[in-house]
Amino acid sequence: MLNPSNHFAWTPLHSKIHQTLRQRQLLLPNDRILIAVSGGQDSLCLAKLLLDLRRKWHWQLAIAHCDHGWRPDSKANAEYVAQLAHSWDLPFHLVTAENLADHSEASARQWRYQVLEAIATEHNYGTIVLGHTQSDRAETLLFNLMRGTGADGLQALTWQRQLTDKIKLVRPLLEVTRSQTGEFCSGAAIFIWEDATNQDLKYARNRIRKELIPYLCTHFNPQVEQQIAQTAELLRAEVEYLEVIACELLQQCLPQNQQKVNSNPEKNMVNRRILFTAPLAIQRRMMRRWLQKVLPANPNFEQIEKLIQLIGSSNGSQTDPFPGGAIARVEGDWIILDQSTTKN
Ligand SMILES: Nc1ncnc2c1ncn2[C@@H]1O[C@H](COP(=O)(O)OP(=O)(O)OP(=O)(O)O)[C@@H](O)[C@H]1O
Repeated sequence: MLNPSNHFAWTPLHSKIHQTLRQRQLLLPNDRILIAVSGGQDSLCLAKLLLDLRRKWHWQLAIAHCDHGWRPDSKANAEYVAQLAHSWDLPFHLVTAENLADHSEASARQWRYQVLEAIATEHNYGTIVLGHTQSDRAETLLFNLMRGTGADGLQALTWQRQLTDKIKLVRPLLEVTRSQTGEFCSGAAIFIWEDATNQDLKYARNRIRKELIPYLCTHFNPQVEQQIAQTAELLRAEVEYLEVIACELLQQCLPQNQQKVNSNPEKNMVNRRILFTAPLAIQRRMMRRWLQKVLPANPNFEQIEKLIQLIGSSNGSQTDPFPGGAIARVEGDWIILDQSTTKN
């Protein structure tokens, strides 16, 4: 079942990943890297590729597995990953969920990220790598598109992002398809732990993977996964650019960066005069950033739109309360969120 050998045949996928890592500067030589391994083909492929490339990059690698405890075979799954880590002579970290109340994919993911962050913090790994592929990226874009989203949701899975000041999340396989990871594992004689829930059509994501994408491939474009992933990649660069502009605009609008502030400068306030001429896309992003700083939860579309309305409203106009009770109002050039009812 296991492949005890550390000897390997260099494949085109090794070259591709080596190049991707270098060109995109996803990982650096000597990095301490925690590989999140579910036991499925994508993360196993990723782990083996990094293991094989380690000699060139001098990384310190470790494997983490999160056992949600949902499936009857979850303990055996965790033991398999542990055995594999052992056979590859890599440190292994296992966390088993006590009792995950909510069996949704979203809460499982949230729990996993918390667990991975905790392991990385405790053991000083600066990077966590995940096995998301081009296929996941296409599925995520479609999933988010159907739920309703902006360009941010459609960029679907970024190559890297900071999880904390000291830990970054990296996805090196975003240009690799699921069939490539499957072929790689079979070529390297790595047993894949099949997750039965991946077959369950009650999950929207599985329906996208098993029904929608094959349909689109047959009836529209056999390369549909690649094309959709490319769209995500284009949007990623655009989102990155717009976010930089929005961030700069927010800085300009804050009272500490204004020459004349008559009102109390400690208030949560932005100067709406500066916003008048900004494009709507930038206004929205700027307002979202501002709300993220002052509201207890991530703002939604309607909440952002309420603030956008105030940019051109008459003096004294106000919104109804935001979560946490804050109310935004217009006072001359300023839009003010009452500080007493928002988070610090
Ligand atoms: N239980 C888990 N423990 C550790 N890491 C996980 C676990 N589940 C998922 N991951 C990480 O998150 C990535 C994406 O997970 P997702 O559930 O979308 O795909 P997956 O079908 O589990 O992928 P894989 O083919 O690697 O199993 C995985 O490739 C892996 O790096």
